[in-house]
Amino acid sequence: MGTVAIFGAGVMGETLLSGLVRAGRSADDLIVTDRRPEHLAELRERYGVRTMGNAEAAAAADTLVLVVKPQDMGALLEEISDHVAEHNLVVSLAAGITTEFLESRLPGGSSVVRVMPNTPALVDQGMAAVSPGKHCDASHLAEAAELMRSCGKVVEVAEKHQDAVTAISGSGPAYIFYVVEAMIEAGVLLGLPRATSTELVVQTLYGAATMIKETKQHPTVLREQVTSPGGTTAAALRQLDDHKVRAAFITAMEAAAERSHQLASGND
Ligand SMILES: NC(=O)C1=CN([C@@H]2O[C@H](COP(=O)(O)OP(=O)(O)OC[C@H]3O[C@@H](n4cnc5c(N)ncnc54)[C@H](OP(=O)(O)O)[C@@H]3O)[C@@H](O)[C@H]2O)C=CC1
Ligand SMILES: O=C(O)[C@@H]1CCC=N1
Repeated sequence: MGTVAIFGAGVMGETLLSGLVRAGRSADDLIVTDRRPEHLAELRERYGVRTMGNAEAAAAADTLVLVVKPQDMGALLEEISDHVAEHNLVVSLAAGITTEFLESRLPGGSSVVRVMPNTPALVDQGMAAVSPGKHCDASHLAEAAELMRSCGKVVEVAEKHQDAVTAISGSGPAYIFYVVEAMIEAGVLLGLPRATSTELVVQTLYGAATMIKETKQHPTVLREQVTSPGGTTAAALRQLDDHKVRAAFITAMEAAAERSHQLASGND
């Protein structure tokens, strides 16, 4: 993989950077760029990595990882394009941005991989989906997968599915945090101390996620096991159905996929 340059050290860029460092990659092989010089100083201090301007970083790196917002991607590609050479692999983590968009703004024949990661990568529990561009061979895809495997799981998907992936695993952690917030507030409303409510909700989430993963049972079966006839869970689930929570989740995720599709142009 050689030298890896991360362009854009915001939430996702720094998450990947920290994962690469935890996975044992030498800081000497890591370059970071960002628009905020004070943030770059913090990153040098925290990780011992090199920081530089975009053009210089593109010229120095073997693998270029683009982690700016979709709306900033066109400008970044303009800055680095002249410095991208045939041996480089360009990996984009941006929602919506297609391999076609990237390839059309990079030198002809550039190897590009589109990735949709998520923030649980911060605790090595990330979920990333990778899709190859037109000029990628198996070794390029393997390299991008290895990069993302440093902080979680990796699957390959056809690029046409990346909007759906973004709606599920890319944005998904936010939906879970939203549900957790609501459950904690409900506990507080029912009179529990906030710390107790938080502990109960977090362990319940962790336990339920572990059950889904380890028992391999369908979620419907697991839900039915909790739902005693005439009991508390049935009373709660009826309210969720009455408030169309299932339909709201589906509509919300359709909106996320649609937004990902809109971002394909790289514009607001
Ligand atoms: N956050 C998430 O959960 C996920 C994010 N992504 C994708 O990751 C990308 C980044 O998202 P996120 O980390 O949340 O956003 P952030 O705004 O936190 O990070 C983007 C960073 O890139 C910097 N930047 C912008 N333009 C340039 C440039 N030309 N050169 C160098 N740095 C630049 C920004 O600086 P400034 O603040 O000054 O603009 C900012 O620090 C997006 O494309 C997003 O779709 C994908 C999956 C999950
Ligand atoms: O909200 C966003 O656009 C990014 C992409 C997926 C998660 N966060």
